[in-house]
Amino acid sequence: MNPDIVKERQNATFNVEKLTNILDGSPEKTRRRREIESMVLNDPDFQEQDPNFLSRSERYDQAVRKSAQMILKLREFGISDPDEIYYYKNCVHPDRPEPLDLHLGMFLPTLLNQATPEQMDRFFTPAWNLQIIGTYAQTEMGHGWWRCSQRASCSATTPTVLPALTSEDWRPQATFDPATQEFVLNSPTISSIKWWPGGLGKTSNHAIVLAQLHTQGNCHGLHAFIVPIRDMDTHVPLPGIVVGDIGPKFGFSEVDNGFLKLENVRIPLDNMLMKYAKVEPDGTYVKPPSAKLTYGTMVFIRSMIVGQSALALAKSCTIAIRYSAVRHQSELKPGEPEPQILNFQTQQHKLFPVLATAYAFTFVGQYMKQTYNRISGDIHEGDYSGLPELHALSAGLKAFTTWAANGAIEVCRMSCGGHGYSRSSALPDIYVEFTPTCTYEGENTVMMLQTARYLLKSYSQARGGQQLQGSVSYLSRLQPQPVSAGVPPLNIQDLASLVQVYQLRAANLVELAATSIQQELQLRHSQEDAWNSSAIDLVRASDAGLLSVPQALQVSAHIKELLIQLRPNAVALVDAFDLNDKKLNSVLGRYDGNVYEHLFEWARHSPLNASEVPPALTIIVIIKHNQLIGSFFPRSTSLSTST
Ligand SMILES: CCCCC/C=C\C/C=C\C/C=C\C/C=C\C/C=C\CCC(=O)SCCNC(=O)CCNC(=O)[C@H](O)C(C)(C)COP(=O)(O)OP(=O)(O)OC[C@H]1O[C@@H](n2cnc3c(N)ncnc32)[C@H](O)[C@@H]1OP(=O)(O)O
Ligand SMILES: Cc1cc2nc3c(=O)[nH]c(=O)nc-3n(C[C@H](O)[C@H](O)[C@H](O)COP(=O)(O)OP(=O)(O)OC[C@H]3O[C@@H](n4cnc5c(N)ncnc54)[C@H](O)[C@@H]3O)c2cc1C
Repeated sequence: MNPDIVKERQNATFNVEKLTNILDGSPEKTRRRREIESMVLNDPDFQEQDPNFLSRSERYDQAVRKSAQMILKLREFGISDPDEIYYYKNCVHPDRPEPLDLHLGMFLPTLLNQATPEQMDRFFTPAWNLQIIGTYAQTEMGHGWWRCSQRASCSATTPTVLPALTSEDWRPQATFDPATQEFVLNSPTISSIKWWPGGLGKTSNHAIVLAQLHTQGNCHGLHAFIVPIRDMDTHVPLPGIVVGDIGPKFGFSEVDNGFLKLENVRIPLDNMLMKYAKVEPDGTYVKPPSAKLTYGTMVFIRSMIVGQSALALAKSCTIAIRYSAVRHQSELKPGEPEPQILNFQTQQHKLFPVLATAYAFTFVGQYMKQTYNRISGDIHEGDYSGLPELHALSAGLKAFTTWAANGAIEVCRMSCGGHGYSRSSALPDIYVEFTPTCTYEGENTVMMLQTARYLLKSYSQARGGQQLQGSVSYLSRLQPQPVSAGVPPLNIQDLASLVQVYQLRAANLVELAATSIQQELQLRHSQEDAWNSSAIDLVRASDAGLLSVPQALQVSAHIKELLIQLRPNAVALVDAFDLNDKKLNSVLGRYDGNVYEHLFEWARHSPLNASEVPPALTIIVIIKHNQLIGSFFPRSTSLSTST
C-alpha cells in the first residue's frame, strides 16, 4: 500500500462503511451488491483480455461471449430483479456498453409497457430466455426525432397519397393489408433507413421498429411494430431485410450499432404493439388514451441515465483524487519535499466540486428513479395525470446531469496530467462511452426545450391563479422580481436560503422566456417562429444561480474555506463509493495507490512490445543499410547516410 494513501485514510474523520451504506440505501443493500460483484469478478468465465489491446472485431467477439455467459449465469443464480440484473451486467462489462444493452434496456421494457398479454407470451418470454434478441429502432439516417402526435400532413383525416406530403414525411411506413391481415413495411427513401440502433448490426434477430401506421388510406403517425429480422435458426437476414453494422465510432466499440432497410417486409397484424393503440382486422384504427405513451421507454431510460451520470462522476473523481494523493510535484518551498498534488488549491478547486456533484447526482438519481416508479405505477393503473411532469423532469435532468458530467470527466482526466491521457487511466474510456448520453435518448438541447415547454405551461397556469404542486410549485409561491428590485438576501451557510435563491432565479428565467415569446409573437405572428426565436431563453429557463457581486465574492471565499475543510476526507469520500479495482479498471485509481509499478507493467503488455523489432521496422533497417536506395529514390535525390 502506498504510504501517502494510507495516511489519507488514517486522517479521515468519518466511518467510510456507514457512508457506503447510505449511498447504497442500507447495509443489506451493500452486502448484496458486494455479493453480486464477487460472483462476477471471481468467475473465471468472465476473465477477459484487456480491450485496450484488441481490435474492434475482437472486442465485439469478447463482449458477445461474456454477454452469453452473463445470461446463462443470471438464470443459474435466479437473478431477475431489474436492479440486480443491471448491477451484474455492469460488473461483467465495466464501463463499457455491450451488444445486449438494447435488448435488456429497451426491447424488454418496451414489451413490458406496450405489449398485450398475448404478445407478452409470444415475445417477452422467449426474449427473457434469449431465444429472441431484440433492439429498439427509432432513429433514421435523416431524422432523430419524431412527433408523438400526428402531423398536420399525417392525420387521421389525411389520405396518404395527398401531394401535401413533404419529403420529411417519407419515413418508414407500415401499411395494413386487410386481405392478408399483415402490415407491409418499407423504408421509402435512403434517409428513412434506420440508423444507430444498438445490437442491430449483427446481434439481434428481432427489432421494435417505429414506423408511420397507414390503414384504410389514412396515416396515424408513429407506432411500434415487432419485426423479425434474422432467421431464428441460421441467424441469416430474412427476405426484404437489409441490415448491417454502421462502422467504427468515437467509442461503443463493443456495440454493433446498425442500419436497417425494409423492402416490402410483411409481418402479421398482431405484431403491432397493441396495449394502447389498436388496428382491428378490418383496418379500423383505435386511438390510444395518449399518443405520448409510445415514448414511455425513453422516459424510463432518461430516468436511468441520471444515475449513470452519477456513476461516471464517481468513477472519474475516484481515479483523479486517489492519483492526486500519491502524485508529488514541484517544491512549494525550496528544500522541502514535493507536496502531493492534492495539496494545491487549484487541484482541489478542480476536483472537489466534481466530488460534490457525484454525491448530489447520486441522490438526484435515486429521487428520479423513485419518481419514475411512482408515476409509471399510476400509469399502469390508468392514471396519466403525472406523465407531463415525469416527462419534463426526466428530459431536463437527463440533459442537465449528462452535460455536467461530460465536462467534469474531462476535468478529471486533465487533472491527472499526461498519465490521464493514457488509456491505462480509464478516463479516456469513461469519456468516450459516456459522452453520447448527451445525444442519445433525445439530444440534450431538444430535451431542455421539452422541459421549457412544461415550465411555460406551468407558468401560465400559475399566473392564472392555479396552485401548482410538485417540482414547479415554486412558480405559484414566488413572484418573479424585476432586475430593478435588486438581489434577494442570501445566507450562504444555509441550504434553505440557497434553494430559495435558486427557485427565484428559475422563476425569473421562466418569466424572461415567456416575455420573449410574447414579444416575438407580436413581431412574427406565429407561435412556432416565436418559440424558435426565444429558444436560447427557453433553454436557460430549464437550467437555473442570482447573485450580486458582493454575494458572489462571499461565495468564492466560502468555497476556499470548504476546500480546506474537505481536504482531509477527500480520499475517504471517494472510497465510500466502494468501486472495486477490477470494476474501476484504472492504473491511476488503484485502491492501494501503487501507480508507477503498475503503469510500467501495463505498458509492457502493449502489442507493440510483442517483439523488440516490429516487422514493419525491417524496411527502415534495410534503408539504413542502403540496400534499397537505388530503387526507392531517383538518382538525383541525395540521401546522406552515415552507413
Ligand atoms: C425487464 C428487465 C429489464 C432489465 C433492465 C436491466 C438492465 C438494463 C440494461 C441495460 C441498460 C443500459 C443502457 C441503456 C440502453 C440504451 C441506451 C443506448 C442507446 C440509446 C437508444 C436511443 O437513443 S433510442 C432513440 C431515442 N430517440 C429519442 O429520444 C428521440 C427524441 N425525440 C422525442 O422524444 C420527440 O421527438 C420530441 C419530444 C423531441 C418531439 O416530439 P413532438 O411530438 O414534436 O413534441 P412536441 O410537439 O414538442 O410535444 C408534444 C407533446 O408530447 C409531450 N411529450 C413529448 N415526449 C414525451 C414523452 N416521452 N413522454 C410524455 N410526453 C411527451 C410534450 O410534452 C407535448 O405535450 P403537450 O402538448 O401537453 O405540451
Ligand atoms: C452511441 C449511440 C447509440 C444510439 N443508439 C440508438 C438506438 O439504439 N436506437 C435508436 O433508435 N437510436 C439510437 N441512437 C440515435 C440517437 O437517439 C439520436 O442520435 C438522437 O436522438 C439525436 O438525434 P439526431 O442524431 O438526429 O440529432 P439531430 O436532431 O440531427 O441534432 C443535431 C443538432 O440539431 C439540433 N436540433 C435538432 N432539433 C432541434 C430543435 N427542435 N430545436 C433546437 N435544436 C435542434 C440539436 O440540438 C443538435 O445540436 C444512438 C446514438 C448514439 C450516438
